[in-house]
Amino acid sequence: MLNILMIGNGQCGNRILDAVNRESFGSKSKFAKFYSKQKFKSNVETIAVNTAINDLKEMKFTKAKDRIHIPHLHGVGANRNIGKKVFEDNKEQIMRKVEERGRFDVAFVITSASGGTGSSFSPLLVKELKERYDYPVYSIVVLPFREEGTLYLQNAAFSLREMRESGTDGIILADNQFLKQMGGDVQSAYDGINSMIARRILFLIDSLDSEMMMVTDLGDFKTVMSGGAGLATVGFYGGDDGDMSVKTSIQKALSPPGLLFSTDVYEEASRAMIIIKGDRKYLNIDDISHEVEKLSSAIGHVFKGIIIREGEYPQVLVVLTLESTSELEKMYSAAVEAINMEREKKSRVESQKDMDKAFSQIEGYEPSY
Ligand SMILES: Nc1nc2c(ncn2[C@@H]2O[C@H](COP(=O)(O)OP(=O)(O)OP(=O)(O)O)[C@@H](O)[C@H]2O)c(=O)[nH]1
Repeated sequence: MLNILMIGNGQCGNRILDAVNRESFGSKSKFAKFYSKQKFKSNVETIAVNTAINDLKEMKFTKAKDRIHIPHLHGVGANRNIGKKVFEDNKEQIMRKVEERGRFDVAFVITSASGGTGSSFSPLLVKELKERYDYPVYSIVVLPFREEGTLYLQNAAFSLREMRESGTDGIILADNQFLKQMGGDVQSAYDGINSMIARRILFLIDSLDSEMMMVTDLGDFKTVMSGGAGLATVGFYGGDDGDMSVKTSIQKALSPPGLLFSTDVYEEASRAMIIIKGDRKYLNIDDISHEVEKLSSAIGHVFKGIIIREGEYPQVLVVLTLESTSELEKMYSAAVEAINMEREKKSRVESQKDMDKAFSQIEGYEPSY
């Protein structure tokens, strides 16, 4: 049995963690957390951290003891310099909570790249975890909608770089911009994206701790995640409304609607792990081998795991590390433009000392009516 730690930082991290708990308690009822047992075979401990109390209160499926409030007004307002300072001032409190939970085999830290709290806490937290413990720590980082503005874009660029330098064992990217194809209003888009991410995490955890027909385990996952440029994404397809064909399911898990981040897997991936679950009668070995070979001949090594689940349609999860990513290059160019725009604005504001001159003209005067 694996001991797994999952920490969600900031509003986005909290909400995804809550979606993980909702899926894992297997009930849409908010009371499920009080009386049901998690669906996990593994021992999964969840911790939500936030500076904004309202974001923590909003969580419906995460126990109160799993929520840590670090008081700082109502969040840090997308200011990462403040966020980093608040983390340093409260680091020991957070690390004590982690220590109390015992020993782990693996940890996941979930955050958005672009807000203030999560994006500044997470790289520092990963660094602390890596210094104090010897288990692998993976980060799940959500990129912003590109139209959310200059501050979020520059935050995303810097926090992702800091995350790579934090000592994390790999970064799994999910991109709001790419996933917005789900449509609907913002709240339902968030809910949809969060559920997509949560389901993939749960499937991964479940399979790392399963007895498979063909085995992939935590060791294989580590090897996959250590490949490429330290960045990865995850694809998934299948389930009740999926397809009976395992071939189609693998292809769909590898195609844009199945992925959390925009990439051409045959061009940009570096290593992969494919986990296939379902009833024996759907899992045609020739079809599986054909699809896996197609991928491995394009990218190199592909680990393969098969889990037999009676009566279930095929479900396919793919973890892919990326060698390069044209989408991130585009995001970084946009971030540079955003930084320049903010700089120009700042220097314009400074040159608006003229405004002071204008005000000084009425010095000593009172309105006269
Ligand atoms: N996928 C997804 N993205 C979200 C969600 N909530 C916020 N975001 C994204 O997260 C980014 C903002 O980060 P937050 O997590 O809200 O910020 P925070 O870490 O709480 O930091 P502050 O509020 O600035 O203290 C934006 O790019 C949002 O689009 C969510 O529930 N799901």
